[in-house]
Amino acid sequence: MADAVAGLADVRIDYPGRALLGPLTLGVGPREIVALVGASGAGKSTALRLLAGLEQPASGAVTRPAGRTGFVFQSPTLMPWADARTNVALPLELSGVPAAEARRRADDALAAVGLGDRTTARPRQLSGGMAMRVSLARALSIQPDLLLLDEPFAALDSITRRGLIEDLHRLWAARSMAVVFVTHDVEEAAYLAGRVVVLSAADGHVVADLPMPGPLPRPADWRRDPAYREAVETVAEALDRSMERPA
Ligand SMILES: Nc1ncnc2c1ncn2[C@@H]1O[C@H](COP(=O)(O)OP(=O)(O)OP(=O)(O)O)[C@@H](O)[C@H]1O
Repeated sequence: MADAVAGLADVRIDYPGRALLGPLTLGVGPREIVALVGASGAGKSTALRLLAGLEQPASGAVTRPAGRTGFVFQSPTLMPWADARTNVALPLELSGVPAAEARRRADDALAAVGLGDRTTARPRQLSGGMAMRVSLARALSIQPDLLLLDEPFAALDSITRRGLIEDLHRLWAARSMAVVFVTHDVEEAAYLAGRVVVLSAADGHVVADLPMPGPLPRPADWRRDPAYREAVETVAEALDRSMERPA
């Protein structure tokens, strides 16, 4: 894990009333996009919280990025009373960025996610996809080295999801950041990521660590490419194996 931006080494988590999770070892290299998949309860969100420093392991070592970490949750978690610009700018201001600079960075981040003309819209005036774009802009506005996304598109329709994945690839390509993305969706994982890590349902250890073929961002028609279809099958098989309970 020498050149990893962030990582977990032999990490175990001891939640009350639950068998110990782990050991989990996961390194995230510079500019890597890693998808974490696994059954519900496998420990995917826990792995993100450990990488974000929001939780401490019972044992093992956590390497945090040298710079900032952005976090995008399943729900956009916007302040309903504030417009899109304020939703992005306020956390920056609270972290010490002067107000005018925070507004400028918020407008830049909103423009980068295609919402340059919606800066004064309130969350209730935005579609689900737009609200998620505001949430993405908020995470990107801090210029993270590591962007963590916990099933961010799960509540959206498939066309909106596909659009957001293309956006995420475009935003990633323009920046120097690593991405860790939690999803239940095998096709989404294989399309989005350069590497898919499958966690076991039983204790959250790594069942498979699979490099995904093809360039990132994906070329047009990649979803029909036999190499992609094969990668989806490989992830699906690993996910099936991840459900097996130890004898
Ligand atoms: N704060 C906590 N206290 C006790 N148990 C917890 C806590 N957080 C998570 N757990 C348990 O740890 C396990 C892993 O949870 P986690 O949320 O990381 O899984 P997940 O793979 O993200 O699941 P999902 O796909 O359903 O979001 C689950 O069994 C969960 O109930």
